[in-house]
Amino acid sequence: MLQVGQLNQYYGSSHTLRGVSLSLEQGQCLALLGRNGVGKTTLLKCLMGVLPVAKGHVSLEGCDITKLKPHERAALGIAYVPQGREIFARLTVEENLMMGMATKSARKASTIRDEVYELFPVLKEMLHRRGGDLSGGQQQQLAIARALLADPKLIILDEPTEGIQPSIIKDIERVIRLLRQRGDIAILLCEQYFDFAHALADKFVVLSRGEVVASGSQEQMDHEDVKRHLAV
Ligand SMILES: Nc1ncnc2c1ncn2[C@@H]1O[C@H](COP(=O)(O)OP(=O)(O)OP(=O)(O)O)[C@@H](O)[C@H]1O
Repeated sequence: MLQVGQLNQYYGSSHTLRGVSLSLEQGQCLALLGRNGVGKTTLLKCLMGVLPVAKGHVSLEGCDITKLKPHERAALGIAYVPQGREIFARLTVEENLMMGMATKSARKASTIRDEVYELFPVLKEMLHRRGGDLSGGQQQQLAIARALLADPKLIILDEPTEGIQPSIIKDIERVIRLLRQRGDIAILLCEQYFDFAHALADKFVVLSRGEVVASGSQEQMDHEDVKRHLAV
């Protein structure tokens, strides 16, 4: 459903992505791995249309979206949970969630909302708290929940475990596993934490200095080889 072909991106004269290609099918989880600064976030921003690409193409369900704006990609079913979460700190949890449903009819929205409360019961308890008053882990859950409320075909998660306490990492892992089992959504999971990615991914791509240096199925995800690429 997602095809990325020979993507190149520059920040000024710095060549940040060098011919990156990958593909992802509905119901699959792809782990995008690599150490700090190799271009993972840049790639995700290019997929969401937040950054332009210099060369290459991105297609979703056979439709070329390379030149589309972020809101057009969102309307086609891509949801993006950025690194740092970017929730609205002054809005309540409920208002943050409603932002994710801006395009839904009231009836559909309430059904989706029930599903999200099942996935993240803690959010139901905190509906009237301000987003900025939640812990980092709860904010991450809120950001994922808000993205899911748009009912996406593809969800892009940029380092959801970064700075999060282990008990909430387990909750997030459980949610990603449930989404994968549902089979109607593709998951692009950017991670530095090998064990988390290994437990969830069907396939993986490792980036180093803007290039794909390893890729394959979960079974081919050789611990030592991949960890070598992740080690500082
Ligand atoms: N707006 C920008 N302008 C110029 N260079 C940038 C910009 N954003 C990122 N870079 C550089 O591009 C390279 C790739 O950055 P990117 O954030 O994509 O890496 P990353 O793999 O996501 O790392 P991290 O895990 O730290 O987020 C880095 O060298 C970074 O310093």
